[in-house]
Amino acid sequence: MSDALLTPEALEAALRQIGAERYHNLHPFHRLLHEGRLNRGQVQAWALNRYYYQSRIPLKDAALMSRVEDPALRREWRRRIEDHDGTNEGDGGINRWLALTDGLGLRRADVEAGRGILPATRFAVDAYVRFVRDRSLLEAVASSLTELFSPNIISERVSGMLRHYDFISEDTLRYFGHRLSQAPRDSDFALDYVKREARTRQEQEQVLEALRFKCDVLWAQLDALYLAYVEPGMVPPGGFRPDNTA
Ligand SMILES: O=C(O)c1cc(C(=O)O)c2c(n1)C(=O)C(=O)c1cc(C(=O)O)[nH]c1-2
Repeated sequence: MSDALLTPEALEAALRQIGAERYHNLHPFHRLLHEGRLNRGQVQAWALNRYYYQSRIPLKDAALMSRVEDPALRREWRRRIEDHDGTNEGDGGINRWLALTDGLGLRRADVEAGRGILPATRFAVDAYVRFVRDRSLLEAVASSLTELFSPNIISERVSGMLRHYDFISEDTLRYFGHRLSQAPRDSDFALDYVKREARTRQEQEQVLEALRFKCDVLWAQLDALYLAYVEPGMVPPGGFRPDNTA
């Protein structure tokens, strides 16, 4: 690594390159999910495990905010918590994710308790929360930058799942419609932030490393789903076992 500072444009290009090579749209489990090649039980396993990720996002955003001294940055970041928790009982992203798990026939109490989630889901997601809590604010903000790439995968997922699965409806997928406007707003802000605040080459490298780490967090969750529910079908002790594979 040279120690020459990258221009903000070169830093952005390097971030986008990481997404092009490592984002979870490339994972074989997502290919199967979006192309209609999973059965209902496998889709249930995905939605159940992914609920744990959703449920921890406000915790990691609160951990980030607890270290922010600038009211303007807190004002910006707290919207993320409102997006997930809603401002009233019954709205917000977590609730919309539960509409998906309800629609798939999972019991709400099991989903909310994380009953049957895979060990690797818990380890990967908890590692993300810890990373945001323990690393610098710059790295914490940078680790959210996977969202730069999420609108494409969400569009692909919604159209693919509606086309291929008769147990999926527009209503059960309404979580994703909201993300299509929230994610670009959030990631544009985070991208401007890291381009402005990474003032040395070392800090720029930390930003790039944070994004690689986050891609690994997402990828590891899908590896675990693939091993347990696709090939070789090795559900760990205590793991969710679909009773309907039709
Ligand atoms: O559906 C997806 O593929 C996807 C990806 C990501 C992401 O790239 O981290 C997020 C989400 N969804 C999402 O719904 C979400 O709320 C979210 C928050 C964050 C974050 O790191 O703060 N990423 C993501």
